[in-house]
Amino acid sequence: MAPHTIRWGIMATGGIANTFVRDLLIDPKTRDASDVSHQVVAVASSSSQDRATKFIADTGIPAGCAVYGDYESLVADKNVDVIYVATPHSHHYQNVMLALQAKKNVLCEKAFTVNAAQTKILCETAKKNNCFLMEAVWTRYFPLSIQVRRLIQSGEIGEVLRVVADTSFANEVEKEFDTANRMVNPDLAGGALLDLGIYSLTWVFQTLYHTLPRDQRKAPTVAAQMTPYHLTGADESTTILLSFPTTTPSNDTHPQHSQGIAMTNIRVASDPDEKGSAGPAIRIQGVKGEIQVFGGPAYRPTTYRIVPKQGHGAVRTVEYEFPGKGHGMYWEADEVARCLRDGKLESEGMPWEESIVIMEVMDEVRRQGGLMYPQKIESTEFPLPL
Ligand SMILES: NC(=O)C1=CN([C@@H]2O[C@H](COP(=O)(O)OP(=O)(O)OC[C@H]3O[C@@H](n4cnc5c(N)ncnc54)[C@H](OP(=O)(O)O)[C@@H]3O)[C@@H](O)[C@H]2O)C=CC1
Ligand SMILES: O=C1OC[C@@H](O)[C@H](O)[C@H]1O
Repeated sequence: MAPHTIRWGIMATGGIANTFVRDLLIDPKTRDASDVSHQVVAVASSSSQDRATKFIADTGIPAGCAVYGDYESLVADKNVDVIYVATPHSHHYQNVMLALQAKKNVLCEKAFTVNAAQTKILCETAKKNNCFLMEAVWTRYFPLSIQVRRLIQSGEIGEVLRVVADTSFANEVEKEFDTANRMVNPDLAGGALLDLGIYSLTWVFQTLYHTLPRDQRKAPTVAAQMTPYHLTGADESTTILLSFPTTTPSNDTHPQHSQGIAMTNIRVASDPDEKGSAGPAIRIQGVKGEIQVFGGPAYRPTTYRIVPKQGHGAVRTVEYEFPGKGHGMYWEADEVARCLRDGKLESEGMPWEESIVIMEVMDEVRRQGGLMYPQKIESTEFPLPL
């Protein structure tokens, strides 16, 4: 049977848009996907049409791709099935609304929005307009992540009571990021939490929350500390303690909560020598042993290791590759194609409800840490020029 082909429109021409498009152009057969395929049919840059033209040439998009110098023209293009939004966090709400109002399906980069109120409105708008919408948390669609979730669900390490996840880099912050850089610029919703902490939260949520049946998933309580970057006030370091109610019956002696510790920092690294010498960035700890995740930062893991409790078997290590020399973003793209083929508005792997709960956690972390972004990017007003 012919694969279901979807036609992508790319909104923005920055770093991750480039990486994503290169992955889209890799033959899906290299990753044993024969049911879906991808075409890039339009690219838009808000800076200039020339920039979009250059992006098309740089990424090797085949001839025939439409080129736009503004996002409005992209969302009006009738050839586009789905728009990939790759702008800074600050702009996601306005950009996704623009696309949804034009009745376009959307895959939007993480963090979904600046706050939970914005995410809720986007999901309501998608539903009302019968559009597919998904937060591009690509790590969830890695075969490694899917397998780790299956292992937890099958009881491989017993009841999971604690997950520790870190996504941190030892940047020379003052030297590497000027104050306008999106990593530290509050006007672009910069800071460690929204940019990198989301991956630590992803690991905590996909192991302690997503592995439960939907009707048993309960939002955690949150305690957090943030350290502001002295030049901009965006967070350079955030540590979050999450406590999830467990499903253990109340007459049982088992603990009633599982705990997640989600960390992020842009001055110290999870993996300083980039060889894994410091140990796993993610530890998923169950009563019968633990699963450790290594290799690449938490967002692009390559290896998991099962360490059973003493006397319960040998340590097992499983390594993964990136077929077709890709970055690993094609797996989420394939999920989008399958959802569109099947008429779904949201993906099971990253449901709207879970994106909202995670945004609510980040709102609470920022409330406790005292981090507010400028009013215009926290706003739910649309349209609002930024
Ligand atoms: N999944 C992943 O692995 C990664 C995800 N990301 C996420 O992707 C998004 C973009 O990050 P990244 O590509 O690194 O960022 P870049 O700064 O490289 O690119 C952002 C692009 O957004 C567009 N843009 C529109 N308005 C603005 C504005 N006011 N200021 C700056 N850029 C603007 C520009 O494109 P144009 O001029 O063409 O309109 C710009 O090139 C973020 O949400 C980030 O969290 C980032 C890195 C990795
Ligand atoms: O999502 C991301 O992954 C890679 C990081 O370098 C980047 O800052 C972040 O946005």
